[in-house]
Formats: sequence, structure tokens, C-alpha cells
Amino acid sequence: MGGKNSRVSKKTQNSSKKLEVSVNNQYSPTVASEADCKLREQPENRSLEKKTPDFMKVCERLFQDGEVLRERMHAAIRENQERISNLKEIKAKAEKDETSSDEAADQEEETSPTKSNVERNCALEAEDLEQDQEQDQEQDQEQDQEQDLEQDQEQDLEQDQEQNQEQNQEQDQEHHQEQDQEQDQEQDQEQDQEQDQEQDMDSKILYFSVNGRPEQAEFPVDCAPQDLKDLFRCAAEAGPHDILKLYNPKGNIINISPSLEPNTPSSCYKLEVVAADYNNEPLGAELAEVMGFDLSSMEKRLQGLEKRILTEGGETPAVVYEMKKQVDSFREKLESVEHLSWLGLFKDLSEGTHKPSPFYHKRALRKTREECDHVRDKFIQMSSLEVSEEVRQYLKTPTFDNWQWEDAEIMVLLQLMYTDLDFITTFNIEPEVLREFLFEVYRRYNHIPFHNFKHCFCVTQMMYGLIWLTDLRSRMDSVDLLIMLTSAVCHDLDHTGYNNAYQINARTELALRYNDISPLENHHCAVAFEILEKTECNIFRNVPSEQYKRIREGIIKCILATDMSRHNEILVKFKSLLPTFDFSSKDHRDVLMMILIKVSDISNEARPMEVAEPWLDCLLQEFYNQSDVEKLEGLPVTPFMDRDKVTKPSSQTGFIRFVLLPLFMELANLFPCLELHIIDPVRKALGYYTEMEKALERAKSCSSSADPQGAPEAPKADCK
Ligand SMILES: Nc1nc2c(ncn2[C@@H]2O[C@@H]3COP(=O)(O)O[C@H]3[C@H]2O)c(=O)[nH]1
Ligand SMILES: [Zn+2]
Repeated sequence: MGGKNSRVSKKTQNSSKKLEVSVNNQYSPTVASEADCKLREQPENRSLEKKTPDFMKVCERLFQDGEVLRERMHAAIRENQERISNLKEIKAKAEKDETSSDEAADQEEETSPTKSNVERNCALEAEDLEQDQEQDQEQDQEQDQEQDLEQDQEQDLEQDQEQNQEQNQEQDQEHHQEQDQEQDQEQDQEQDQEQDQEQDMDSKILYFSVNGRPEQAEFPVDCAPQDLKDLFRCAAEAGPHDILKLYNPKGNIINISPSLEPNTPSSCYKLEVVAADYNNEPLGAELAEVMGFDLSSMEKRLQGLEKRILTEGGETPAVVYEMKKQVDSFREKLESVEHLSWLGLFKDLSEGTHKPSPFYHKRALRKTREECDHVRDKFIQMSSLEVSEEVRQYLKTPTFDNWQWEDAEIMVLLQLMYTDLDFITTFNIEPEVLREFLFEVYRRYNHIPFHNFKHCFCVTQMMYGLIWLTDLRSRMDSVDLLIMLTSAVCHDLDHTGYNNAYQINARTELALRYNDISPLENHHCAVAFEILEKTECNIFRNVPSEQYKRIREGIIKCILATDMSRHNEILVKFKSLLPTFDFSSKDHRDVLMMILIKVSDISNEARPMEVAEPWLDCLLQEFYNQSDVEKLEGLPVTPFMDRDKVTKPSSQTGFIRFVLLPLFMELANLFPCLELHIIDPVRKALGYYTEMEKALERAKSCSSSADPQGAPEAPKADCK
């Protein structure tokens, strides 16, 4: 059986689309892109580097950008510290000079015409500082005086330096005017003429549009980048905190710099203002901009990249989530660096408890309309295709490899399950209604690492496989089977990547709505029936109302049973029924249905290692994200999700020993044939992760004895 399946799988993978799906023996090559075929032909090339070779380059660039930003941040901090210590010196000097009389100071000024500018500046600054100190003390009595003093002194120093420079310039000019007035005038005239000529020759004109309004900017080629940015800022009527984006005619973001290519009105650039509202926008962007580093363009690049990978390779690969998480954690760090408060950027993290994840809730969680339309078109095109017999059979086995199928194809496979279990005819389901239903289900699964549409498919496919392997069709009626399959399809709808513990601790909307009782599962179920409420999606619209009632009750029961906090309760119940299990008893069947969906839900380790292991990476990513957010928000950290405590093997050995095997073995007591199909692979996985755990322990103890001061961290999600 295993041999047959692996042959089918290999054949399927190696022979591209023709074998997988065929329409009257022909498959339109336009349906599958070349990229799709390549992916299918090289199953071992699932790794991101091979799929999207440019991606790693972009990642590297992003990391480099991050490094640059960090360096700049440190430089700015150093610079600031130097300035503050200078200011302190000046302040001390000013205090010392306070004791000498104004007269004496004037005298000194007169009798020492050769005094250096620096000394004179200091004296002036001391005067100004004294005045400002008095003013500030009056104005800011309640504030921390030391801090204000430093800030004010910094501003004053700048102002004073400017004033002094102006004064010095004026004095110098007077001096020159007395001595060389005629000469200077002549020279100035000559210089002006030369400058004008040079300006004509060395200026650039750029054409661009702001909100559809044509604009043009003229500037000297050697002007400072900041001046040019200010020029564009003026043109866009943008505020000092707004972020500008300049696009070339191809739509790519380009740097606003004096080296911009001159253009013509017909190839004009497009200027956009991304308002960085001082109150609402993440302050990291603010800081990044202060430092001349465009964090939002980094994010945009990530989004573009993600979009590209979505169109080329199906769902967002896990590493993109990792990248986003890193960008966000970097942003979080910037926002919470206390000693940067002088920039006015310090953010009180206590407000964070109400703020959900920096990543999932801000963007990319929901599917965009654009990508849904794209997948929908593909699905509609493919849905009338006939799937080959080999794939039909392969779909009935736990060895099925979900990673080889894109979302539109997965919908075709789900459709096939409804067809091959005869639901279409038994329940009079119109094909277009089934399509609408499946599409809506696809749409309502989110872009998160684990609880996504592919997970929905895997759980449904395992349920489908179990139905066939245990020959449930001969033991249970179609309504029960329809309930089980549809429950699997809907069981994690609109999961946001945070478990019930988080929902309850963070007092989310869901926890409030469902009074902390299985908030997620209640929500998944409610969303399922929300979808079914739409007539065009209601696959049960042709069943008698009594049957509908039974179906609804059954689906609710099954989906609610997937809450792991009920694991023992359900397993104990099932065990108690086993010795006298009776398929004709509704109570018995109900418990069995709950067990079957639970088994399907946590069945990844029953799949071949190359299918199961990437799922574990996805799961740990979602776990780590949650525990990171819990730490950030000061919530209790879910221990099995903590990246500081959990590794791949440690997470699996315990889970397999204490959760998977006890559950699977009880089911195998009722269906002994499952021993081979799901228990053997799980035992193999346990062996694999036990070895991995030992190897890690050995590596850890070796390196800690070699380097007692710096034992390396245990490999985490990426450990192979
Ligand atoms: N450690 C581990 N946990 C798993 C695995 N598969 C499922 N789970 C957990 O089991 C839970 C089942 O319900 P959820 O989908 O809410 O979340 C799932 C995970 O927390 C696995 O392979 N390893
Ligand atoms: Zn699930």
C-alpha cells in the first residue's frame, strides 16, 4: 500500500499536470502556469531558496538595511550623548561666568578684540542659557528640570550658534566693507555672474505628479539630498512627519536624491504622501525617518515580495512570516528604547495590552480581494476538469502530500471528496453552490502560518481518508459522513493565530462574546453557519428541515470538540464506550465523530516525514509569535509556545507520547486497520524526534564543556 501510494505520489509529482487532472484526456496548459508545473515537477524543491531565487537576495538586503538602521541609531545615540556632555560643560561655564559682573564682561569684550569666536560664542551662550533657564524654570516647574534643561540647551546651542554665526558674518562684512568695499563689489558681481551661469548649466528639472496634479521641480545637481526632499515635501504640501514615496513610470519606488534621472512630462514620476500621523502611526517609522531610513519601504518591499510569492507559489511561505516578525520586532524595539526619549519617541508599552499582535492584526491576515479573485478564477476554470483515477485513490490515503497542491487545486480536491462520497446526489447539492461554499471557506481562512486553508484541507483529507480506510460508509449514514466532512472543512474558519488561552487572557472580543467558553471553536462554527446562511453558498439548502437541524447540531458538536481543553473529557468518554461500542447508537456515533475530527485535527505526524515536518515549522512559528506577543503585552506566556523553552523535538516527543498515541490507539482499538496507516508513522516520528532531542542534548553538553561561558542556544524551529 505504502509502495503504491508513493509511486502514485511520485508519478503525480513528476509528470506535471497531465497526470493529476485531466479533462477528457486533455489539460489546458494555460490553466497551470509554468511556475506551477515546475513546482510540481520538483517536489524536493519546496525550499524557498529554490522556488524563488531572488527572495534570499531580498532577505539579505533587508537584513543589511536593518544593520544600517541599527548602526545609524547607535551613531545618533552617541552623537546625542556627546552633545549633551558638551552642553553640560557650557552650562557649567555659564554658571561660573554668572558670578562676574556684566560690566566686567563688557570690558573683557572690548579689551580682547582678538578673543576667539568659540570663546565669544560660549560667553553669549552662557548669557542666553541663563535667560532660557529662568524662562524654562518658570514654564516647566512641574517637569523634570534636568531633562528640560538639556533639551533646551541643545536647542539653544543650535540657535545661539546660528545667531553667533550671523553676528560674526555681519561683523566680518562690515569690516570688509570698510576696507575693500569696491573690490568686493566687483568680485561679488563676477561671482554672481559665474554662479548664475553655472546654475543654468548644472540644474535639473524633474517632472512628477502629486495626486494627479502635474508638478515640476528645478534644483541644482549638487544640492543636498535633504533639500531635495524638502522641495518635494513642499510640492506635496506634506508635513514634516509625513513620509514621501516617489515612483518611477514602471511603478517602482525610487530614492528622492539629486542623482535622479531627469525626465520629461510624458515619463513623469509619481509622488505619494504616506501620512505618518504623529499620534497613530507606529513610531518606529517616525524614528526610521528621522534617521533617514525608510522602514515603511522595507515593509512595502516585503509586501511586494509576499504578493509575488503568493502568485508564484501559492500560499505565503513560512519564512515571509518570520521576516515580517523580525521587521516588527525591530520596530517594537525602536519604539521602546527608553534612552531615545530625547527624540520624543519613547512609547509607553503599557498601552500595548490592548494592541494585538504587531503583525497578524495589522496586515496580511485577511486575504485580499485581488488574490481571492485570482484563486477563484483558477478554481472555476479547473472545477469542471476530471481528476484522474490515480489522484482519486491517492486522495484517500494519509500519505497524501498537501504541499504539492495550490489553493485552487485544493478546492477542486475538496469538491471531489463531496462527489466521491456521493453527497452531491444524496443531498442534491448543486455544483455551483458547492463551489461558492468552498470558495467562501477558502476566503475565510487567514494568512497565518498554521491554522490556514491548507490545514483545513489536511484535516478534511485525513477525515476523508479515515472514512475510506475504516469503511465508515457501511457503518454510518450519509448524514453523519456529511457532518464529519463539512465540520472538518469549517473547523478553524477565521483563526487568527492565537489560541483560546490568549483570547481569554487578552480579553479579546471573542472571549467576551463567548464568555471564555471555547471562544475560537464557537467562532469557527459561527462563521461556518454565517457562510451557510447565504443561499448561494448553502450546500444544505435542498435538504429537509429536520435533516438540516440534525446536520447543524452535528457540525456544532464536532467543531466544538476540537477544543483541546476538552481532550480528556472526550477521550475518557470514548474509552468507556469502546467495550460495547454500538454503531446503531446515536450517542456512540456522536462520540466517535468527535474522536474522528480530533484525530484528523492533530494528525500531521501520521503523515510521511517530508509532509509532516514543514507543518511543525509552521506550528512553531505560530506558537512563537503568540508567546512573543504575550511577553510584549505582559500576559501569561503559554509555556509550550515559548521560543526560549521549546524546540522542535521537545515539542514533538511530549505531544506524541502523551496526546497523539493515547488518542490514536483508542481509535485503533475500534478500527485495527488504522495501526498500519496512522499509528506506525506516528511511532516513527516519535523515534525521529527522540533521536533529534538526544543529539541536541549531546551537542549542547559538548559545546558547554568546550566553552563553559557561552553554551549555544538549542536549535529551534529551523533545526533539522
Ligand atoms: N506540539 C504539537 N502540537 C500540535 C501538533 N498538532 C496539533 N497540535 C496542537 O493541537 C492543537 C489542536 O487544536 P488547535 O488547532 O487549536 O491547536 C493545535 C496545537 O496546539 C503537533 O504536531 N505538535
Ligand atoms: Zn485545526
